[in-house]
Amino acid sequence: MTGPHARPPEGTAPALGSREPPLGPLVATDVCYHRAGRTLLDHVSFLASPGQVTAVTGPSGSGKSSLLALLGGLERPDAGTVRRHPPTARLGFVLQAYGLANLLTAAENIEIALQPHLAVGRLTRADIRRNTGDMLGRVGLSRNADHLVEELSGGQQQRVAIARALIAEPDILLADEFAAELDHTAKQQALELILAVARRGGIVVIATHDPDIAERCHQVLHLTDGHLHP
Ligand SMILES: Nc1ncnc2c1ncn2[C@@H]1O[C@H](COP(=O)(O)OP(=O)(O)OP(=O)(O)O)[C@@H](O)[C@H]1O
Repeated sequence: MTGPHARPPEGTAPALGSREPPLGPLVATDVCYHRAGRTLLDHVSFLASPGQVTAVTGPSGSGKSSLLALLGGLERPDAGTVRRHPPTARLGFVLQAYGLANLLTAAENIEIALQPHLAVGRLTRADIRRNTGDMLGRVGLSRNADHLVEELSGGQQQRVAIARALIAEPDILLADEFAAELDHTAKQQALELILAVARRGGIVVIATHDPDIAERCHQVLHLTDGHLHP
């Protein structure tokens, strides 16, 4: 199968169109972030290059989720800068709390991520159904396509969240504890899919407590009380 609706072999160019202009590094410079009178991130600087997977590790409450939120533009730094090149780079999020719509099915939650492509005529409804079915298979949820999210286990919901982030072929994927509720097999399966984003030239930043995941990353950064250590 060829064309924009084909299942792209892992590590090949994205099917939803190539990046123009090409993806540059994700750069945080001297980022400071304060909430409720506390400093959550203190002069954090780092660079993630296309093709690279970065793990951000650190104890609970050290600021990992806050950093991902800033990298993805969900929050703004109080000082310092976060630069994505180009600013239009496609972002994908796997949020710690999943952020799924409980009263929609697994498939419908994933399809949402492709709606912008329907709006501009890049994909048809049939393409979206096919791509979603394919992605459900990749995360091991083929039999759960029509289940409401509220009927799924925590691990199944986590896989829906991963599928939703991946299906839109993000240039920059920010994944927060994406394997927290996954068993060993599902974790390995999800990790391979996430690493494939970088193999296709994307940037991946993962917040994780899991040493198995960190050891597969190109760069491991440690956060302690909002301070970043290489
Ligand atoms: N909006 C907010 N207002 C006040 N405090 C906040 C806010 N968001 C996060 N915090 C606090 O900032 C600190 C860092 O939180 P964050 O979620 O970034 O840590 P984390 O390293 O991701 O933790 P975990 O591993 O438990 O997910 C925590 O002490 C948290 O309570």
